[in-house]
Amino acid sequence: MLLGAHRVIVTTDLDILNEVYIKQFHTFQARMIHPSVAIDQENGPQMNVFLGQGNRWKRLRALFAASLTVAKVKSVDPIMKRAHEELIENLRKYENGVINVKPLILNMTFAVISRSAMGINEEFGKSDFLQKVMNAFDRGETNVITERENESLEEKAKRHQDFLDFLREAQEDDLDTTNKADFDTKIPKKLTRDELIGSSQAFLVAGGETTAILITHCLYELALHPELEQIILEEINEHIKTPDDIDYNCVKNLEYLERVVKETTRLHPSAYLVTARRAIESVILQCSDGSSIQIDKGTCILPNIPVITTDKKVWGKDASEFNPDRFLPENSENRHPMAWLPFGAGLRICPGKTLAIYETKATLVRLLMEYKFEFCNETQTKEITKATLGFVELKMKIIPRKIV
Ligand code: HEM
Repeated sequence: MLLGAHRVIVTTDLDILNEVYIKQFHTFQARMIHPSVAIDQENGPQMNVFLGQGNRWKRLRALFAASLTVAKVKSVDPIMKRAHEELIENLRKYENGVINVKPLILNMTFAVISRSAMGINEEFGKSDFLQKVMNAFDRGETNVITERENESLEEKAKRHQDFLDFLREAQEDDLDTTNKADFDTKIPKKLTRDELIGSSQAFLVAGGETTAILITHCLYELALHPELEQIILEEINEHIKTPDDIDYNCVKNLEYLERVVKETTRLHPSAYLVTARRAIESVILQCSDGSSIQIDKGTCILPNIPVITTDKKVWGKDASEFNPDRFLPENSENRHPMAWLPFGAGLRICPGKTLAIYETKATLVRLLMEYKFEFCNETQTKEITKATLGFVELKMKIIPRKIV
């Protein structure tokens, strides 16, 4: 099929996908970029890890990933706690009533990502929040990066260190260039100022709405399956006594909740259009049935994720049912590695996966400790089709509970 200017092959063949994401990564390292983003993906000055390709991408990816290690994800805890408090404060006004949970959760994930990746201290839920955040990175002299550049060491030591600091530090650190052939020596090994802006914006654009959609879909599935919610409540009760205890280390222990989150991504894949990859040279791919297929340079391969994630041959006869235990290690070990791709796969897999799953789990813990979310007459299940798929709105009744 043709998608804009691109020739696209949409496939459910898991072996072809294994070739694209893993075995022939070099040929398929480039993304299918919307024609409106007409930029030079290797040499353009304004570039980010999502759009880049070739050596430029490798460098940006290494620096971006260095600011998202587990230790750095843990550092987001105080920012997330504050955003959770603000979310709960907003929900209190609607106790025992009906509320569209989607925009409130979006405000929360934007607050976390903009405060932690852009050093912005906007008030929770401002209607022009996103625009203001993007404007803060214009090339004027008063933007947040200039403020950081002019800050004294003493001032820096007094405030919380965030992802923007880590991205700036990644500029100062030497990259591991053990495999020198991987790096083009003509490209500077530190983030340029433009790239720093691009990387911070990538945090916001890639990490705000995606995580909000996942949290909303989890609330939806838990309202449909109160018996599973009960298992989660017991698990929370075992590991967490008060909201103050919610941090990376204790949330990591909530294994059932993690399976619920993974099962939610299976039945509600959201960002799958961005997984499409473009062949930078012609290549022959092996198919599952033993045949092969010629792919011409420029052709894109798009996995049909909604079909793959409900395929009975892959997931069993009950593929359409919500069953978190599919993700128990013993039930996952023989599954094809390309069967579950909510975060993509291979060297270009989503670098925010750990943060997204942690934030989703931590937010669910905070919300479920406080409230029961139920369907009501106003509940709608209409989804939108954009780059990401999520509810237009999700109206739910919120009932306070006296802890588990
Ligand atoms: C539930 C939340 C999220 C979902 C479902 C999601 C999904 C995805 C997917 C499907 C890709 C494409 C992967 C591929 O091509 O193989 C991707 C890439 C990316 N994601 Fe996420 N993502 C989420 C959250 C985040 C967060 C929180 C961040 C950052 C803080 C982030 C940053 C990125 C970046 C920078 C890329 C491009 C990576 C590259 O090209 O090397 N994402 N994401």
